Amino acid sequence: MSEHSAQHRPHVVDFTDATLALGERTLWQELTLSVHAGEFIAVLGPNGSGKTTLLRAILGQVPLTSGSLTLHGRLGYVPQQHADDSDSMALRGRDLVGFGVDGASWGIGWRGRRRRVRRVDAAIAEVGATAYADAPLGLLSGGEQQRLRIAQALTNDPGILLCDEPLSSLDLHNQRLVVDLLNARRRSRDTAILFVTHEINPVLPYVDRVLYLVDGRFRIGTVAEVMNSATLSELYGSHVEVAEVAGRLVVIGGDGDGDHHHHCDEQGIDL
Ligand SMILES: Nc1ncnc2c1ncn2[C@@H]1O[C@H](COP(=O)(O)OP(=O)(O)OP(=O)(O)O)[C@@H](O)[C@H]1O
Repeated sequence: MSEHSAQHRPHVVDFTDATLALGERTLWQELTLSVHAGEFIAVLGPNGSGKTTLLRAILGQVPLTSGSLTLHGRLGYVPQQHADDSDSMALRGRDLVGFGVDGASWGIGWRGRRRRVRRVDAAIAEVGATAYADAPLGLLSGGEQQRLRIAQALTNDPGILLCDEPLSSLDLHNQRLVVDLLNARRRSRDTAILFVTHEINPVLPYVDRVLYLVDGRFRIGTVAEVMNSATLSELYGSHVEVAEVAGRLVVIGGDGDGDHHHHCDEQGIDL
């Protein structure tokens, strides 16, 4: 983080004593968090801990149970990738990106359409997808599709990008491309990034802070503050071991969340 010196930057999102309960379950309680412009926050936690719901709360799709959430600026959203997204042969990459542009704000008629096309072209160029933007989505690789999804989120010129597991189903090469792309955007435009992920290692060099959710509890802090055995053991309420292996974090343990940690283990040693 350091060079970003986030504390002095404007806020893009403020949670104050925010609690979200769905039915009987409290996903998080009394969350106070200000996301600063240009900040990269990784949102971690086992399955069902409320990571996606946190993004949905920011998007205004789920109301808080109590507390407040204030947005300052526009949102960009890169949703979780679904296997059947790639079915489409009728939809071109360019069409997908165009969905991100709110037609009404560009006016109608030729001039409005031209501005809209320029906006879409600029977003496609920003993610390096110009060469394949006119191909049917169904013919594109997962990595290419993911870059177009990011382009869609950028058409709105967001102050914060909400990314829901944008690396899942990408190989290591494409993971790097996508992470570099997001990082370049925050460097060039001070766009904050809230990055939901099961696997911190691909983004580890860029993460300013971690928000770790477990079973209604959470910790917020730098990687060093949160990703250590003492803090995660306390958060999980069971023994968790965090080890650094060749610059990567390996998390072992965690209450009944074998998948998550198995995944971390795998990724921890395959590089
Ligand atoms: N509208 C809803 N009504 C009731 N329960 C819901 C609703 N939306 C989500 N949930 C539940 O809230 C919990 C948190 O879901 P969420 O998708 O936010 O978790 P997550 O941390 O993103 O999980 P994963 O890592 O599996 O994607 C889950 O148990 C889910 O079933």
